[in-house]
Amino acid sequence: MLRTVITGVTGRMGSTLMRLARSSRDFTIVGATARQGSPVVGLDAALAARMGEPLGLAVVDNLDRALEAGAQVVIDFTSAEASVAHARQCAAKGVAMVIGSTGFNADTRHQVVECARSIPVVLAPNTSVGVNVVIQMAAELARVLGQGFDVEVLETHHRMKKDSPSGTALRLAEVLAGSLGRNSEDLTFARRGWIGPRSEREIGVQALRGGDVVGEHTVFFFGEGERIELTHRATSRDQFGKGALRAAEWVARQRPGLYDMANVLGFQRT
Ligand SMILES: NC(=O)C1=CN([C@@H]2O[C@H](COP(=O)(O)OP(=O)(O)OC[C@H]3O[C@@H](n4cnc5c(N)ncnc54)[C@H](OP(=O)(O)O)[C@@H]3O)[C@@H](O)[C@H]2O)C=CC1
Ligand SMILES: O=C(O)C1=N[C@H](C(=O)O)C[C@H](O)C1
Repeated sequence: MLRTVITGVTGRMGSTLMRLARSSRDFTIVGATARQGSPVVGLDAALAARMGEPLGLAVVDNLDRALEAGAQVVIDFTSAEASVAHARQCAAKGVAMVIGSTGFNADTRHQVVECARSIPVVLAPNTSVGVNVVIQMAAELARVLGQGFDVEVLETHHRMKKDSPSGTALRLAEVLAGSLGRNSEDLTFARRGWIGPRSEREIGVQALRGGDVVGEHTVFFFGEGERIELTHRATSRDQFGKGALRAAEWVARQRPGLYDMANVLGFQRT
């Protein structure tokens, strides 16, 4: 059984992970955290995560304390800033990590890369197996279709999502740019006003927000007289959670380094 700490257990993903890990024979939850000052600190972790039967484990507000019970892996879906702080704590204690948080910038990502010198870290904006298959397919489609198609990425998420565009949309755009020989300067995040004709190199990335949408991503390849749409729709957070548990089992056996879901799933880079 993998000795696991889950951070941010009151969150949409934290509570999903608590439920899935608890019901798996392969995991034992040895620590659960919430933000400093959260009213659930000190409460039973099952209660904090809105589950039934108590776990007999109190929520703590400091990851160092949660790691005291000999954790092998931390699964962290909180925020980029919190994940960086958690990664430093894990690096100091030699504990592997799965980070599902999004909203990283160059600096916060670099700090995770530094921590991954001493511990294995899976950093994945989307842990669903289905989305990662779509990312692979999008890269391959772009490579095969070549330059004659206008490529756009559209994502839709619930009204509570804080970062935009989604980490998955950014990953899709990066992968598409890689396949098409383009770079970050070719990504277009908004259009407004007298913008003139679309340039051939652009990769558009647009975001919608509303209601309780779990997460939807479409890559459009607009051609002359035809178009291809590649869509993934998540209707439950369980697929993110199951993918994260799979990543946790995998990362606990790895050497220090920075990995993503393509590594976990054994995909060849296209
Ligand atoms: N990789 C993937 O497949 C997926 C990634 N995500 C990403 O995961 C992250 C979380 O998403 P979601 O669960 O919807 O968001 P929520 O806001 O529901 O959950 C985040 C949780 O983290 C807690 N938190 C924040 N800072 C800390 C801290 N320093 N220590 C402990 N807990 C902390 C929050 O507490 P409080 O409420 O008190 O602030 C909250 O409980 C986002 O970045 C999201 O984009 C989401 C779904 C799938
Ligand atoms: O915040 C969310 O909810 C999600 N975030 C991830 C992202 O930013 O890509 C993944 C998923 O689509 C849900």
